[in-house]
Amino acid sequence: MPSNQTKVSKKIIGLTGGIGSGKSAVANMFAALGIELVDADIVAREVVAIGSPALAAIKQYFSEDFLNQDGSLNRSKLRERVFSQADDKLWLNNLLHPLIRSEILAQLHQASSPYVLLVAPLLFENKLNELCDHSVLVDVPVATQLQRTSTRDNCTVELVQNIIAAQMPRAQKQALADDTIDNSLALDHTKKQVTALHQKLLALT
Ligand SMILES: CC(C)(COP(=O)(O)OP(=O)(O)OC[C@H]1O[C@@H](n2cnc3c(N)ncnc32)[C@H](O)[C@@H]1O)[C@@H](O)C(=O)NCCC(=O)NCCS
Ligand SMILES: Nc1ncnc2c1ncn2[C@@H]1O[C@H](COP(=O)(O)OP(=O)(O)OP(=O)(O)O)[C@@H](O)[C@H]1O
Repeated sequence: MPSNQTKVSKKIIGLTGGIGSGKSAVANMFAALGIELVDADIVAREVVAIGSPALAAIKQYFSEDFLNQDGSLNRSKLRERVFSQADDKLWLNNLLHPLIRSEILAQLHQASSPYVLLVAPLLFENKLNELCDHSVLVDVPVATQLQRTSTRDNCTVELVQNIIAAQMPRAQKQALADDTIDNSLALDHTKKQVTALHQKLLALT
């Protein structure tokens, strides 16, 4: 079996949470503790890099209007489109998700810290949790997701609502996760939870 299809032997901890829940903020705290990260959002950018077959397929399906002048993907234009047109989102997901999964596996194989964190907004939706030994949810109320994301991305609350509607509901993720980090308060409150969870995860390895 090719190495990118085999289960990874080191402990994989899945870190998930809806858009704007604070996955990147929490992941950076684990990185500061020496834990290596594989980030599905970064992988999703790598698989559509200039010159990639996936970018050529997107250009053919959506038209060259969805590329920037330098030939890179116009992400905000594609985001507006796929989160208002369900069939186009399905097409994009079908193209990208197998590529993202395969690249995630390749990167997980290369990690060497005591455990590795797989940061993925769609961990449960795309069954990436099956690659993991343990899952952690970064949890905030939906109102906080809406407020933080629309401020960060300077986009409308309606667009963020559409993206949230395309993700698994909060209660379902709470039920599936092995551990939860509450990121609704100040970051120092979050940091204390990360420090305690890191000790627990080290004990699992
Ligand atoms: C539509 C795209 C081009 C918009 O790019 P943009 O730079 O604006 O957003 P970015 O990639 O940083 O994603 C931001 C957040 O949107 C949410 N999101 C992204 N894609 C999806 C999706 N297909 N379904 C539900 N939520 C999604 C996630 O919470 C993610 O963290 C991009 O999100 C994309 O290529 N999505 C398809 C790939 C995918 O599913 N990525 C998620 C990682 S598995
Ligand atoms: N505890 C907090 N208090 C205040 N602001 C926060 C907190 N945690 C994160 N933020 C801010 O909220 C926004 C969303 O956080 P972050 O980018 O880490 O979320 P994310 O889950 O990685 O988002 P995405 O799913 O879009 O990739 C950012 O602007 C971040 O600086």
